[in-house]
Amino acid sequence: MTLGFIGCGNMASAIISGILEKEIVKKEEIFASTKSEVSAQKITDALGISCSTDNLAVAKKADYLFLCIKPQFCGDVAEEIRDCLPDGQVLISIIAGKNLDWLQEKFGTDKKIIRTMPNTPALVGEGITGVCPNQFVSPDEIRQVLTLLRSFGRADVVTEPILDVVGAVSGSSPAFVFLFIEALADGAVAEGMPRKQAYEFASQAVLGSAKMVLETGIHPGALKDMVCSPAGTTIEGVNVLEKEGMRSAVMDAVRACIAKTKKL
Ligand SMILES: NC(=O)C1=CN([C@@H]2O[C@H](COP(=O)(O)OP(=O)(O)OC[C@H]3O[C@@H](n4cnc5c(N)ncnc54)[C@H](OP(=O)(O)O)[C@@H]3O)[C@@H](O)[C@H]2O)C=CC1
Ligand SMILES: O=C(O)[C@@H]1CCC=N1
Repeated sequence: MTLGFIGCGNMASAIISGILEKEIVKKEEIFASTKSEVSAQKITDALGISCSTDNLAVAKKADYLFLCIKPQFCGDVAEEIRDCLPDGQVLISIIAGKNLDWLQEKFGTDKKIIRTMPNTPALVGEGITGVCPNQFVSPDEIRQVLTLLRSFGRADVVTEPILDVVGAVSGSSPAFVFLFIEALADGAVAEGMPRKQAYEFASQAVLGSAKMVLETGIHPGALKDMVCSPAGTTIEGVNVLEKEGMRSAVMDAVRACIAKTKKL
């Protein structure tokens, strides 16, 4: 099974690293392309895969071809490669906002296409990816792609409208979490904790809290209540966050991402 990546930046690199980590596919079976020679060399050096600026060469030899360019460049890439794509190849798009109708119009109305929405924690094998195949992708091919995606985290099939929601709630949300971790650490630093140690304590607290939600099945609100001792310290902090509108700010952030996705 050969994998091709058109575009190999933050997200594609995380995916490839996750796949290589689990040895699902050998380095020799992964081919990537970038816009610039400088980026191509960096990827070759960093990941040990073949990376060039030749989109056509990558597109021709990939059983599964990941489209990992930014939305605004996808039209040009489609023009460049659409006529040389091998029959039977499965296109896997990670591109936010470009729906199956748009992709089929650009790459071929009968092309096998799977829209996906991954996230950068794929880099450490803790990603989660939404998956939405078109009607031409076979059940076996869907299973194959799910196996691939699950080599670097979780993956689930969703409907196309929900894929835009996935783009926000798990695709973009790592940026929100990184902001939160930074702010937690800043609070600790303000009170005398060394910054490196503050990042470690804040990050592990977020990691552990997330694992509690995923592995206990207990509602996050109930887990929050388990921390808030009556007349204790935590509830004072929760009160500040509620007064400052943290929940509505986060909800609005998710919805702003989705609104922007629909305009891409
Ligand atoms: N970052 C994330 O967390 C997520 C991103 N995505 C989606 O992934 C896609 C890529 O995002 P991201 O990885 O962040 O972007 P980056 O800017 O990190 O990477 C973009 C890559 O595309 C390459 N590129 C640009 N133009 C061309 C071209 N014409 N032919 C070949 N390669 C080209 C760039 O090469 P060069 O470096 O030489 O310019 C670079 O390797 C986007 O569509 C985004 O919506 C989806 C989920 C999460
Ligand atoms: O910010 C973006 O457009 C991409 C899509 C989801 C995460 N990053």
